[in-house]
Formats: sequence, structure tokens, C-alpha cells
Amino acid sequence: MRTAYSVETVRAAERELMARLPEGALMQRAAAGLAAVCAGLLTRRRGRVYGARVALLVGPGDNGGDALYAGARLARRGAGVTAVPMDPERLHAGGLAALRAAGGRLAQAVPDRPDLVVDGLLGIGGRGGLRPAAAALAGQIPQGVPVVAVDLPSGIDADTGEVAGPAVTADVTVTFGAYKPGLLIDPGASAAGAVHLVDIGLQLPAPEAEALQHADVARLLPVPTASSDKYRRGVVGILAGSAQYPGAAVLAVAGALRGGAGAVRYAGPAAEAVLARYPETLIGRGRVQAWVAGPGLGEGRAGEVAELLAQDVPVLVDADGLRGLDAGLLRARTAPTLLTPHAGEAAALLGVPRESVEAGRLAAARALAERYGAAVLLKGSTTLVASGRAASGGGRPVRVNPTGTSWLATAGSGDVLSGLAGSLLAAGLSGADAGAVAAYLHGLAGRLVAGAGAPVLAHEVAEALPAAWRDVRTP
Ligand SMILES: NC(=O)C1=CN([C@@H]2O[C@H](COP(=O)(O)OP(=O)(O)OC[C@H]3O[C@@H](n4cnc5c(N)ncnc54)[C@H](OP(=O)(O)O)[C@@H]3O)[C@@H](O)[C@H]2O)[C@@H](O)CC1
Ligand SMILES: Nc1ncnc2c1ncn2[C@@H]1O[C@H](COP(=O)(O)OP(=O)(O)O)[C@@H](O)[C@H]1O
Ligand SMILES: [K+]
Repeated sequence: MRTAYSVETVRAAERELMARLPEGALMQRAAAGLAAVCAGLLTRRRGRVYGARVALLVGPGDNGGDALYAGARLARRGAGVTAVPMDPERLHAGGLAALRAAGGRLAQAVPDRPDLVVDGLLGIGGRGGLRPAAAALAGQIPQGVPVVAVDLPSGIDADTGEVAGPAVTADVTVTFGAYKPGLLIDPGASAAGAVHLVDIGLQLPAPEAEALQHADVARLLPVPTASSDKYRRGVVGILAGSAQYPGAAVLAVAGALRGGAGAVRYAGPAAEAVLARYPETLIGRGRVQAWVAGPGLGEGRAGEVAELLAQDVPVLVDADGLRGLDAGLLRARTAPTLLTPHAGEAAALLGVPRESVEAGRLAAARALAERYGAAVLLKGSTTLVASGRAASGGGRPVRVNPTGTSWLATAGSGDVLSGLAGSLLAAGLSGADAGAVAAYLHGLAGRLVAGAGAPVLAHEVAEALPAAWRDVRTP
């Protein structure tokens, strides 16, 4: 499990540790880790550190201090290091002295053709969009030169991944003590590139966000045993599809068949299309351990969805099923509920513009889970899963899905996801676990189909799910 912590939590742990260590020790640990990553990158690209040209963008706080101390370490190994301050009057004094002593120099602008740019403008002390002096320096980063961000790319919000105005886009981010949520959630995650965590010895409490990894997912997968039969493995019911959208039913069933339930039951007007593709499907209503309600239902079917929600059985609500959901009805439920909106559907449920959901994904997922008392899987470039307060007691970290590819932004891939997650619900996973495991497998399957980069069809994602299962279960 990869865990991420808020700025407030990191600061508290930092204070606690600093009180026990000699002054400046933490910054030295951070600078040593940063310099090591920079040296590795320079060595891979040009064979050695000696003679490399390194430009440091240096802000007024400790983030700039880290950059200056790391620059001093690189200068001692023979790199030509130039520090470009955001404000020459406000520079970390100790860091500047160390850089100077090592032979580094100060300049007013980024020199021509550096081999590496180090972004030490702002770290966890950054607030709001970059101010003009910082934005001007960020704008001087030459195209094609690798950028290493110190702690986080300047201009992204450490707690949320939100970006207000210009921000640095890094190839590598060297972060200290703990991942911050903004490094895992887009648009911040995309700006961070590959993230290296440098352990500086912080003792941390419960995380704000977490990302499952293969071993975590493998532990949650429902795997049949000698005593299993198809009913014990769970039956998932699919209420999906319409005369207009029969394909949504087929795709949801495709996802469900590959999700680990023992049987898939389809209820709706697209039975013929479903059976033609998947003769394994049971047709018509009957006893199930979870329902998936919504993909391709079209308009005017809210009554059918409400009927399912009135039953004491886990329900996943997606797509058309999300229209006009009654928060009171959902909050009164005791069985797990999982909502799987994309940004547009989430915006409608919250009554806010779509852009505000896209810019503030973490807050939106949390607000939905809180308002509807349900687990929420918010789809998109970073899929998030927030636990429902009523269902699970709340206060749990938001799950950030680390798999996936933008090739998954294709019609019908969400239908496959909802079938898959519903199947996991029927197999006995909680709403949040079913959502997180489904997003993980779906993202892996999407990557397997996209390969080095090629368009992906939704039914191919469903077909690649067994390979994703095997990948996850291979130690
Ligand atoms: N935590 C740890 O364990 C460790 C932390 N360490 C390091 O310390 C870093 C945090 O340092 P920090 O607290 O000095 O803040 P930092 O990010 O340098 O920025 C503050 C300055 O930026 C300014 N400023 C703010 N917003 C701005 C904007 N939008 N545009 C322009 N300017 C803006 C703000 O100005 P002011 O608002 O005061 O006018 C202030 O002067 C952390 O990220 C890590 O690198 C490691 O060394 C060791 C272990
Ligand atoms: N930019 C993106 N990067 C990665 N995944 C994406 C992106 N946009 C959408 N997705 C994923 O693609 C799927 C699309 O689902 P959805 O919007 O419901 O489409 P549909 O309704 O056509 O099935 C979701 O799993 C979502 O997370
Ligand atoms: K930075």
C-alpha cells in the first residue's frame, strides 16, 4: 500500500522529529536524497556528473534550501551549478553559503542548455497559483531538458493535486518523508512524473489517501475454494440496457462475468443481445447478492432503480441510474451502496459545475460520499474511491487508483467497470474495496490492451480482465 499524508500531518511529524535531532539534520537528509536522484539521472543521460550543467530554480523557503544544499553536493562532484533565485533578497542563507563554498554561482536567468533543471521554487509551503516572479522563472525552463521537482512540482497543491494557474511539469519528483495526496491525484500527479520517496525518518499516523498495489489487490480478490459453489460465490444482478443502448447491458455483463461472482443475472430489455454474446447469463429477476443499476438504462427508469435501492442488498448505481438520486433514501440504507459517477455525473449530483469536480477531485469524491452516505468511485484521469460514512464509519483514507490509461476514455468502458465492481460486491467485498479493486483491474486491463499506445475498445478491456487477474495474483 502506498500512503499519502496531508501537509498538516507532515508538518506535525516534522516538528516532532526535529525536536530530537540536531538543527538542519532533516534538510541534510532531504538534500542528500535529492542530490542522489539528480546524480543518477545525469549519470544515465551523460555518463557522469562531472561537467554537467545544473540550473536550480530557488524559492524563498526551505524548498529552495533543499535545492541549494543538493546543488552544493552536485557541485562538489564537479557539476557546474547555477542558482536562479525567485527573490535574491530571500534565499536560504545556509544553503546559499554551502553552494558558494562548493563553487556554485548565482544568476538572474536560467542559463542556456542546462543538462538538468531542479525546481526548488515552492514545496509544501506553496499557496495558490504561482505568483508572477515564480511563474516567470518556471516559464524559463527550456523545452526538452529534464526537470527534477523538489518535494513537489511548484504550483500544485500538495493536499489535493489542484493546480491554480501555471505550474512546473517535472519528469521526476523527489519527495521527502511521505507522499502527499497531490502527487497521486491529477492534475498534480501528471505534473509530478515519476515520484521518488526519500525516507527522512518521519513517524506518521493514519494517511489521508492510499493507493493499492498488486499485493493489496491480490489479498482482496474473491478466489473460489473447495467448498465454493456458484451461489456461495455470489450472484450479481444487472439492471442495464434499453432498446436504445443494448450494448451497455452486454458490456456490463461482460465485466460482471469476469469479476469473481459465481453467476450473472440480467434483468432488462436487452436479453437477446446479452445472450447472443454471453450464453452463461441467467435471464430475469431472482435472488442476487448485489445489483448493478444504471448503465444504458436511458430516461424514465428511475423507479426501477429506486425499487432496488429499497431492498436490503448491496447496490452499485452508475450512469443513468445516478439521475435524481434521493440522498435520504441512500443514507437510510444499511446494505453497502457504491456510486460510480464520472465528473459530469458527480457535478450533477453535487449541483456544481463539471469543471469544479475536475479541478478538485478529492474534495468532490469526499463530498459525494458524505452527502449520499455511500462509497463513491469517481471516474476519470485519476479514479478515486471514497468510503461512505454511513456505511463504514467514515474517516477512512481516500483510495487513489494507480493503474489505468487515458485510452480507457472510450464509450462503454465505464459499463465494463460497473459490471466488474458489482460482481466484486456480490462476492462479498465492501463498497470501497469493490470499487478500488475493480478500478485497479480495469486500469491494468486497459493498459494491457493499449500496449505501447493504441486505441482500446470497451469489450477488449473486459476480455483482458483475466490477464489482469493473473498479473495481480502472480507473486
Ligand atoms: N516537511 C519536512 O519534513 C521537510 C521539509 N523540507 C522542505 O521544506 C519545504 C517547505 O518549506 P517552507 O515551509 O519554507 O515552504 P516553501 O514550500 O519553501 O515555500 C514557502 C515560501 O514560498 C512563498 N510562497 C508561497 N506560495 C507562493 C506562491 N504561490 N507563489 C510564490 N511564492 C509563494 C512564501 O512566501 P510568503 O507567503 O511567506 O510571502 C514562502 O516564502 C518542503 O516542501 C521541503 O522541500 C525538507 O527540507 C526537510 C524535511
Ligand atoms: N483521461 C482519462 N485517463 C484515464 N482513464 C480515464 C480517462 N477518462 C476516462 N477514463 C476512464 O474510462 C472509463 C470511462 O467511463 P465512463 O465515463 O462511464 O464511460 P462510458 O459511460 O462510455 O462507459 C472510466 O473507467 C474512467 O475512469
Ligand atoms: K518544488
